[in-house]
Amino acid sequence: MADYDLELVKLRKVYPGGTVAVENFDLQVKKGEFISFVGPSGCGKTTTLRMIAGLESITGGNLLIRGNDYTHVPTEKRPTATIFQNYAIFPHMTVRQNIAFGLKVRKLPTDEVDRRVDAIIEKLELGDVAGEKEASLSGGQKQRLALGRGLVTEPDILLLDEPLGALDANLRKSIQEELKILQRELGITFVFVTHAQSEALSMGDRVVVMNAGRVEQISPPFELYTRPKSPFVARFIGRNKIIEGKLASVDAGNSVLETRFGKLRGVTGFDPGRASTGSKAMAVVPSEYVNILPAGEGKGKDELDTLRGTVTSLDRVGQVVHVAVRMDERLDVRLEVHRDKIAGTEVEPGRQVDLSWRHDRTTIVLDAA
Ligand SMILES: Nc1ncnc2c1ncn2[C@@H]1O[C@H](COP(=O)(O)OP(=O)(O)OP(=O)(O)O)[C@@H](O)[C@H]1O
Repeated sequence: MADYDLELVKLRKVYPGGTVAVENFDLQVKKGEFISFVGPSGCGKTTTLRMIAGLESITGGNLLIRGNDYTHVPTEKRPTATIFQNYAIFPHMTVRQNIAFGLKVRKLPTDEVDRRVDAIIEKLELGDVAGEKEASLSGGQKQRLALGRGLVTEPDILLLDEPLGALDANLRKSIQEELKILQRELGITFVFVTHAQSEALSMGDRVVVMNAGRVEQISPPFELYTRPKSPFVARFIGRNKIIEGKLASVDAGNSVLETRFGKLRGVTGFDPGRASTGSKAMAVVPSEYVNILPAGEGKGKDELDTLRGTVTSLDRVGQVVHVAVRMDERLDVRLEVHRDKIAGTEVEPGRQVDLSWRHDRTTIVLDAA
């Protein structure tokens, strides 16, 4: 029994024109894992998914499914199914015929086709529309039909390329939940491509962040959100406050950064062997961990790092208050705080305030530049 459902080993893709779309992509996926790929447009997410599906040739490296090498195996011989953003539903066929299609192509016996199609229709609650065609289906039903077409072939791995991109925001949310529940029930490995970070984080057991053809970080969502390992991830994921500086001390657990606001401490987010005192780095603090207090009230606790600034604007929206604080001409910090937290205090426009956070919430990230 192979340890992993899917292994990518130094996967590489160069398109005929010379574009290097994917470089040095390593990933190991356990059976039943939900993996999200996220990154800006053109970073290579779709190309990677298409290489796994066998829809795009692999220029270098290896692709293993359950321990077997599939690097150069054609798509129809791979134990994968792909769901595309446009669903690729046949408009002239009914829901039932659409689901059965992939099995008929594989020339399965009729009773086997019927049995599998019935089971999928029941599982995805498509019984009421089994005789309908695409034109009369809702967005959610089309999505489920597309899933049904993939699942009926009983793939080891389901590949989903922005499958919720065409849905409006409310439907998207509810289908995200349905999809996640279904995936857990089925125990099938999902690889899910999206450019929406909230979707990647809410659905994935682990998230792969890609940038310019390379993997930036592979982590579970909370770790990705709170412990970015690169400047790109710090800026792309979450709502981080970033302060640049130079390393004043480095060790495996914690580092100290010398910044224009003084020394800031944090958890070392890089291999300490790769850096030394004086290297460029940044302190990254998720906004959610930053507290705002009237000037002077934030000081004096050893576990806290504190910076002084001036409130430039304050907007109350229901229970939430949006506060903008100018630290200096290069850094404006925007925070959301609960109204009760600052009620009756001197946190008002024009006033000085202290922003403080526990230094173990900070990650010190090496600046590659
Ligand atoms: N068929 C192709 N021929 C040549 N270059 C291509 C081809 N398909 C994609 N590319 C290029 O490869 C790079 C990666 O593209 P890819 O579509 O994989 O990115 P993506 O992250 O999925 O982007 P998006 O979110 O916009 O779909 C881009 O520079 C793109 O222009």
